[in-house]
Amino acid sequence: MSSTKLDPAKVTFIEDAIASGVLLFGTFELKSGRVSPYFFNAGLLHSSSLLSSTSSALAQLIAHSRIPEFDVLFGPAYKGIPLAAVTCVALKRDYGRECGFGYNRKEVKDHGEGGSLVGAPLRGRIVIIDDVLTSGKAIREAIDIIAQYPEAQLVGVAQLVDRQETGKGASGKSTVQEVEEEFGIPVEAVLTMANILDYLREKGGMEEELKAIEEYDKQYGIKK
Ligand SMILES: O=P(O)(O)OC[C@H]1O[C@H](OP(=O)(O)OP(=O)(O)O)[C@H](O)[C@@H]1O
Repeated sequence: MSSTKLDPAKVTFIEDAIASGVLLFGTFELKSGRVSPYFFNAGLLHSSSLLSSTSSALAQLIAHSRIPEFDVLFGPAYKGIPLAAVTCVALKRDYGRECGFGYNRKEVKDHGEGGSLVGAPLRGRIVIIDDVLTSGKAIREAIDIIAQYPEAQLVGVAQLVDRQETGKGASGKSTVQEVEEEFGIPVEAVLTMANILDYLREKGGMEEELKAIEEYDKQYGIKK
């Protein structure tokens, strides 16, 4: 077995995700029309232990990646909201780091406190947190919201999974690479397709799944 540089925390995260059906191997048709041999369903991160390991992994990512110091974690509705909340807690718990937590509503509220933003005001350095960037539509909407606040500056994006696939454009770049270049910010992920491949190679015993993902990567993967 060849040794990989895969972080033990990532191995734990992958194994928890497989055990809970969050990371699946098989045949899945994506929004892009591509037929993928694997699928990550963040909607299934709904137990105490999964939320706990997810928040630890995201906090570790933020603390040890290219994402700079920041003031507010912004979670776009809907799936970004719990991810931002639990990560805000984990940053304090694991790293003693204080930050604000905020999110948007998909529909503007016209009574009570009103408006479409909840939580920390969008002021200072902002990091967006979400499950995945696919076409980039959701992240661009979140970036547009932040741009409406003159005192807010987007400094990074954290996501759970980077599929490292080419986008629809002819550039051969992924959505992540396009967003990084266009906005001049780092977009980091807890897991990449390369990590999943490394894991399957190291673990062994899942040769069919490994072969299918290698083929998919050859066809749609970005240059790594
Ligand atoms: O890059 P994209 O093509 O926009 O796809 C990725 C987005 O799609 C999903 O959210 P969705 O907008 O479906 O809302 P949800 O969080 O309410 O599921 C997902 O949570 C990402 O935010």
